[in-house]
Amino acid sequence: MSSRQRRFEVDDHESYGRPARRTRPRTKQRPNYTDATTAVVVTRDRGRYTCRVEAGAVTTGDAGTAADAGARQVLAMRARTLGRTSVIVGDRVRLVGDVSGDPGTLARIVEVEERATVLRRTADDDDPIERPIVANADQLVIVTALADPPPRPRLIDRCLVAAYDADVEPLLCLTKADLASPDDLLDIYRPLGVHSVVTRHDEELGDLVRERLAGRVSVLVGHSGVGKSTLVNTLIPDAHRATGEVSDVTGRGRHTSTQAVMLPLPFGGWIVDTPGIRSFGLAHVDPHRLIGAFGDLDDVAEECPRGCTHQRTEPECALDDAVAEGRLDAARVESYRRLLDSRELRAGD
Ligand SMILES: Nc1nc2c(ncn2[C@@H]2O[C@H](COP(=O)(O)OP(=O)(O)OP(=O)(O)O)[C@@H](O)[C@H]2O)c(=O)[nH]1
Ligand SMILES: [Zn+2]
Repeated sequence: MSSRQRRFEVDDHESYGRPARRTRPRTKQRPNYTDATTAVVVTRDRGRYTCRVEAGAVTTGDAGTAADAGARQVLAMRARTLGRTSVIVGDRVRLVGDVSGDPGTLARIVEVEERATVLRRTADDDDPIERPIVANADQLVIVTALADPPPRPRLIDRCLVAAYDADVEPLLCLTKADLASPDDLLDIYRPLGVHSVVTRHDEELGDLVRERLAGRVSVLVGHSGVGKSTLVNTLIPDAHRATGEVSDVTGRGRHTSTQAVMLPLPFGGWIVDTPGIRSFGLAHVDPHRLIGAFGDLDDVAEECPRGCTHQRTEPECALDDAVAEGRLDAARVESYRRLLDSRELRAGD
């Protein structure tokens, strides 16, 4: 399948095969899609989707509207009527069939709600196709160790660009603060106004971490060994994410799974752990869209000549005038330009 076709497959929200209004009497052989239970896709594995039905999720049908009693996980497959619509972690879906979640049962996903946001996976040398990985995320948590492994600002920049491009708010999570000071890194990201939290495993998690995560869908991204699993286990004590398993000969680690998993937080909201995702392909990022994430720069850029990319090499970029006139902070413009440049680096840099 060409990448063009695949883009169509993942982006097409028009062809959901939304169920038509019922025009004939319903029979057992012809289930009606309005008789469905709402759920969230929390993980997928070879064509099987684990969906979480919340306590109080509404099931509508001929018998009226009923609220479910307790949260449960329901295994489901895609209904054939979904056609080419993709289903990814974070999708809000409607289920029919056996939605009891009992062992051995399999429900069907008949509808996928339009996605508010889509984060896409790295397009790298091994996998040139960008695939959507998480739907409806509000926040991208860029987990970076302050030491062991050392921080890689260029990688952070790439993640920031991916977040701004997807309209997902970034949060810098600096771990292992017992090993090194966060000050230098915080200085680098302060001009961009990126929110940050600092953690260390030998101290209680600060309230700020929970505050930033509560009630939102946060996707964790970070290289192996930065302390993601440690963080998830602290936030969700019964998550039991494998920690500290140093890579085997394949370099991938014994417990490394490539599937994103969405976990409910005990204080509300969700964490999406993405073990296989380390960075993002940025080839698709449009510089004119990126500046939209920085309102003050965007306002000034209206004075730029048509087609200005706002890079350092642009001779008449209004951002330079604004800095010279003291209307914009030079460090902020410089940081924004560094982000622009990071689009041209390889995904693994
Ligand atoms: N010194 C120090 N070590 C930490 C901290 N947090 C985690 N570690 C250690 O760092 C190692 C890696 O932590 P993990 O939580 O497994 O890291 P991960 O990002 O989940 O790594 P993968 O599972 O490979 O993706 C483990 O040995 C942890 O004990 C911290 O705050 N300080
Ligand atoms: Zn410009």
